[in-house]
Amino acid sequence: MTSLYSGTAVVPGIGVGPAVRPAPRPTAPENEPAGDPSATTVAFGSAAAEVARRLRARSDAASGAASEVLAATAALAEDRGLATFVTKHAAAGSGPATATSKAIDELAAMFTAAGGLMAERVTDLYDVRDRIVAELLHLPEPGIPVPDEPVVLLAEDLAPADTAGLDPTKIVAIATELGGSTSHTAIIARQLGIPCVVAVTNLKEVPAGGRVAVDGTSGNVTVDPDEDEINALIEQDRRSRAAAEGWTGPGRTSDGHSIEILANVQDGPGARVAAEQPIQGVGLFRTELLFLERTTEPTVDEQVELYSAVFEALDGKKVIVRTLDAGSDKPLAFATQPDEPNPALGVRGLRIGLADPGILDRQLDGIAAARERTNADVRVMAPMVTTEAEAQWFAERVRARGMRAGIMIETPSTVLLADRLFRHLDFVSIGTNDLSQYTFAADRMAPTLSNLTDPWQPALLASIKLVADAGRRAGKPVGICGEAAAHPLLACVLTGLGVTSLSCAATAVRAVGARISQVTLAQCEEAAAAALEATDNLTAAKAAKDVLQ
Ligand SMILES: C=C(OP(=O)(O)O)C(=O)O
Ligand SMILES: [Mg+2]
Repeated sequence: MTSLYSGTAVVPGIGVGPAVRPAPRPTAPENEPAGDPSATTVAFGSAAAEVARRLRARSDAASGAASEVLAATAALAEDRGLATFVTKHAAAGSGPATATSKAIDELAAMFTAAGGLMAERVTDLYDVRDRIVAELLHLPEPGIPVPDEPVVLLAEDLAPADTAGLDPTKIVAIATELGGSTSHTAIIARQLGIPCVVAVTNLKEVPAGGRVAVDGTSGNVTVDPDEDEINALIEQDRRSRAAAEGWTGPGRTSDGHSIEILANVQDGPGARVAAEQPIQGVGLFRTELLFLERTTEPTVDEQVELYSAVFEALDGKKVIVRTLDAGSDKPLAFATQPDEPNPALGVRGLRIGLADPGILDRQLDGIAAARERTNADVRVMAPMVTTEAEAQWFAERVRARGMRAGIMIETPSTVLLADRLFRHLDFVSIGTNDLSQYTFAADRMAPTLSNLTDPWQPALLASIKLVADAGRRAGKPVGICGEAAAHPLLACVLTGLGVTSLSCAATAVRAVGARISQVTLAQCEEAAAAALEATDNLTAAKAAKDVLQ
């Protein structure tokens, strides 16, 4: 019998197939019998070799960062220090699974004490432990299975290591119980172009094996779906995908109103991938993501290299660089204040530059030098600004280096001050992920509050309209670079609210551009007016859909 679950739709598209769930993590048996020490060592050796072989095969089949993560994890399984510790515990009488667990605990303590990059590998060590213990106990490999046929992945939530190397031809849709529209799962699914619904209530009731349809446009997860209804949705999805594939830009409505379609990037390789899409430039270059693993501040020369790689990839198209948004969910060891009780409301973004202007100045020097080297069209914006004086202070520093200056609108205070901020700035870009968090007093990572941080909330749309109106009065651009810009239907509403550019993950660009090209500006404005009048996020999305379909 058909049953329906619903959650927050984050990556549009439909995926149907048998449901699979990640295999649970094993635990070493409590009273594992002591074995012959040399047999224990041999059993460990062959289990570790098998785990490494599988990880290496997946690494060979993957590419880029995913391939590197998997290869590094494979190397840990065959680490000589690990084998030495296992031999020691085997000699002291532990059985193979127990010796493995104890050895990993010891190694993890050493990694933690070393700090920095070593400490960050502790999660991978535990992942290796679980895989070896499962192999020793003849249990299924933990984590996401590698299926032979296309499947729908259901999970409580997905860890970064789980998602490295996910194959979109095998995992045709994802639904999770936790997560919100800006959570890690949503971002990875969007990058991979896998239809995805998060924060699905009661998803744990859905067993593995049954046929499940995940609709990343409506947020519905249907168990044993009606075949006719699903075929109609699949056909609609096929048409949307065909339209997206055929879209070549630039961004404009069917009656010729221009709206720039830009990409969000975080490094040179990502920028090269983005540049293959029909984008008009980069609307958000998240520089802090280059330095998440650094314990010390990168030198200006290092920064010049990294920024130049992005600028060169864009080959003359505009790039909006965001200065370090360190702190809160993106701590940087060399910039973030330690032990803040409430980091989302703490010293993050521009506040770090205000406390230590040297960090900001060195970054601006690096951006300016990379711009000079590559002759790119570079503009610079600051994250987490709250006052007019801060905006002015930042703009002066950017302009002193010959570049155009803007800020992100991520706090309610900047919405209220939008007209005055344009006195000092050349542009603004609305970060809907944080603007939702701060407008609704709701943690953007909290799955239980994802209805409040849903960008369809009318109060968020009203804030966007206030800023877009201020931009129109000042004759200056207002972009959106939060996850809201990646949703094709919402993108039409944002166009109707009067923003001038939309910047999203490169994989979402075509679907957004194609959807906007199918509607007139008047339809976008009507949909925006209907959504603004709605009483909550769900009715806003429905009202817009009724106008636009
Ligand atoms: C784009 C944004 O910035 P980030 O997601 O990096 O905080 C945002 O807040 O919307
Ligand atoms: Mg933000």
